[in-house]
Amino acid sequence: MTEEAKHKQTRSAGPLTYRGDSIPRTTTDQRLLDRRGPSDWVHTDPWRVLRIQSEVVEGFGLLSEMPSAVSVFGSARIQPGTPYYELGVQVGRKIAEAGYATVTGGGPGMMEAANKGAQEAGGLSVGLGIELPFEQNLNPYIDMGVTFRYFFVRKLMFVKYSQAFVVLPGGFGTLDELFEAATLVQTDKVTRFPVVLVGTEFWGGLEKWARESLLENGLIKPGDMDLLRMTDDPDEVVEIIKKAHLDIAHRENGSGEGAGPEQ
Ligand SMILES: C/C(=C\CNc1ncnc2c1ncn2[C@@H]1O[C@H](COP(=O)(O)O)[C@@H](O)[C@H]1O)CO
Repeated sequence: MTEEAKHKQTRSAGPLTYRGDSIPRTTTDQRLLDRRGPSDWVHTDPWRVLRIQSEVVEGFGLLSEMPSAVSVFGSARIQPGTPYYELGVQVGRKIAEAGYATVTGGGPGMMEAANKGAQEAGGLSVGLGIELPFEQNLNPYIDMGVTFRYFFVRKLMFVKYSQAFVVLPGGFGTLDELFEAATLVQTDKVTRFPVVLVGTEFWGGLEKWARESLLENGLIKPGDMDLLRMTDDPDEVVEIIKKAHLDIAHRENGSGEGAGPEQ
């Protein structure tokens, strides 16, 4: 082939057009079907992006038809039979009786307690599990469970598919979830979202520290403290959520219409 003819040759590959010497020797289909090379590419970032995307798509698909829901966070380590575990059961029960689905991280401890209360009260009990380096199954009180690979995708699901956060006593994981929720509300990223801390003795120290250190140093503004409500009473947890949803509905459409769970 003459140099001139070679330069006139063209190949389209999806949105790309190749000409002359740039034309690859093989087509995309040939590279897909013909060759079996090393598999390191499944551990590369472009591949991970696809996996993340599929996890988001799957999560949206599975959860988008869930009824109004409340996410409940709390320690993975608190044992059945303890007062905090019983408090978690009561909270799950009241959320279910109020007509909301109860969504937890699907693990043991306070997550299990809330799922147990919700299931025993006949509510929808949901677990958004997370793949961890050690073996772990979803707790046995879950009616609908999804296990995620990525913490941040799972967090998105909690926020997108629940209408309130309830935070029971817990450690780092729980604090992370609490402060993520507080930041989203503080920055108006979510606008219809009560956050309720359960356990005044447990959370009282944090509230005092926030007032004395954060507020007094001007690191948060006075109204920010009102974003977090605190109680010991499972009935009040639900009252706070229902009232917040009613207030939001009034703000948005001038009536209480659309507030609370679909019955
Ligand atoms: C440590 C143990 C199990 C861990 N299993 C978990 N399963 C599901 N979700 C979890 C788990 N651990 C943490 N989370 C999430 O963070 C919150 C609890 O964290 P904390 O540090 O225990 O407070 C919880 O709300 C979950 O969303 C032992 O069996």
